[in-house]
Amino acid sequence: MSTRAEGEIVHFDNVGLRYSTDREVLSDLSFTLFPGRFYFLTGASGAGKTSLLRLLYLAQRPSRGVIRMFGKDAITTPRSGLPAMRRRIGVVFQDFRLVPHLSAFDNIALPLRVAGFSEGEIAGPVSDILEWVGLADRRDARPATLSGGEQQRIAIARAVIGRPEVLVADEPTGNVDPEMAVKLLRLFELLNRQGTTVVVATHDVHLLKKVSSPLIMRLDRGRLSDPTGALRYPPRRPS
Ligand SMILES: Nc1ncnc2c1ncn2[C@@H]1O[C@H](COP(=O)(O)OP(=O)(O)OP(=O)(O)O)[C@@H](O)[C@H]1O
Repeated sequence: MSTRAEGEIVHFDNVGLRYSTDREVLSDLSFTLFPGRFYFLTGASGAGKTSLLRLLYLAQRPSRGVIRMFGKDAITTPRSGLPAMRRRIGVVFQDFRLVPHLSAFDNIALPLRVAGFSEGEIAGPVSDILEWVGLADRRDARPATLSGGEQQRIAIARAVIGRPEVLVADEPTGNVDPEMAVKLLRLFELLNRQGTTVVVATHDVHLLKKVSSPLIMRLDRGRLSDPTGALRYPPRRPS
């Protein structure tokens, strides 16, 4: 039986994380993320943003507390059940993590191939998104021959191509110029309007200003605050 509360997609209850035996890098995190919303995660360098995102995309288990994803207890789910949960989450890593021996096209196509789509089904969407991120002419390029900003755009395209239920992005505009940052933000918003819950960690205050009424989660030395009421926000009622 599902334990999912109405409308919730992620729920943290009193979560803490320590990497070694010393201090916790995240403490007492209790919040709910609702489907179809767009959250920003802010905080100074070292505040714990990447660590919180790693918990969200199930790369890291907490040291204490409860995490529920898609209505399932992510901590007691056996290892064999995690890949299926992870496939519902698109991730843009801070260091991109593109596969070095694959072309830009093949990096983006990877999630669709893993999900079993045919080459005929893959070609159109991958070409479209290459166009969107302005890299249609670099489709055959290997990551090492791309600039940092180009690699970042490929990483974003790969994360969104499968229209994940949740998109988690760690500083996704850190290597692009302001114009491209806004364009990528619009891509996230488009995905969000199509139903994806988005969590973007960013230092970039200019990016936040491009959004009307952003929902902000703020980390300060591993503790979360809620300057815009993002974490108390009621679920959107179906219209
Ligand atoms: N694998 C690890 N082992 C030990 N400590 C770690 C590890 N990863 C992060 N930390 C520590 O945890 C704290 C939070 O780091 P984290 O990378 O989550 O912060 P951040 O807010 O994402 O920082 P930045 O904006 O600089 O990327 C820091 O003190 C960091 O040194």
